[in-house]
Amino acid sequence: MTADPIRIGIGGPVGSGKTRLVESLVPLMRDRGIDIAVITNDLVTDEDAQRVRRSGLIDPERVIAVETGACPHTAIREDPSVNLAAVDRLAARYPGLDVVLIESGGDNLAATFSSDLVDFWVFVIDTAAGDDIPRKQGIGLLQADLLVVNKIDLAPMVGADLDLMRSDCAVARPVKPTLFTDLRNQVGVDAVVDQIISGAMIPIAPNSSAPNSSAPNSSAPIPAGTDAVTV
Ligand SMILES: Nc1nc2c(ncn2[C@@H]2O[C@H](COP(=O)(O)OP(=O)(O)OP(=O)(O)O)[C@@H](O)[C@H]2O)c(=O)[nH]1
Repeated sequence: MTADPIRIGIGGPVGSGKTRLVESLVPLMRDRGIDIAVITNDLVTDEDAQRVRRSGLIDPERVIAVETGACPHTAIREDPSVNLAAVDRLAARYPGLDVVLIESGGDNLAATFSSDLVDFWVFVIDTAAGDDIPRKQGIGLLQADLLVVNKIDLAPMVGADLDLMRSDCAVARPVKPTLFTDLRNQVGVDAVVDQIISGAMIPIAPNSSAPNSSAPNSSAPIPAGTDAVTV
């Protein structure tokens, strides 16, 4: 549909739910007629890419792994060239590609994406890491186009005060949106899709209910670590 795919970054601290968000977005965006591919960044493995490939949610060949080495944010901020090359490979391989989701390796609250790499980016934190995170106002939380506060199902178990998190997010991000999710049970994901589509201005085909070619081919073998590139 688009000439160049729109690039959506997904960053945030280790274990906050970035890969789970990718796994949630892929089928929902595809159901809206969006032709989609995924790039994952991991330190020294292609673990997240293999997980997304194995999920059965997307043609495994549409998932490229970038191994970033020591520092995850180098590959998404200082020198995103390897990720940009991966986007180019996907765009050449799939001429109708609309969107590439680029998942960062798990990092800290200061992680941000270069505007050379992404058109729109999402920062994912989770309630289990502490309800004071929004009050601490890390740069990723402040600057992301969309903040997702995940694992709201765990809030009662860890004593996290969701109302406090909501009000602290509103102070930290008076204009930019914040959404609360339980990705384990797919709570709040539709709102995230809506926000990404409108915020990143992703064009939607009028008749977009039918799955498109980014759907998995169940007969396709899962490539064993192919397409892994290293920064
Ligand atoms: N209870 C609960 N668990 C969740 C939720 N979202 C993700 N998880 C779990 O949290 C763990 C980490 O999720 P991931 O999606 O792997 O997190 P990540 O941010 O990609 O992690 P790294 O890639 O290691 O930085 C997994 O065991 C998920 O199943 C949620 O909303 N609720």
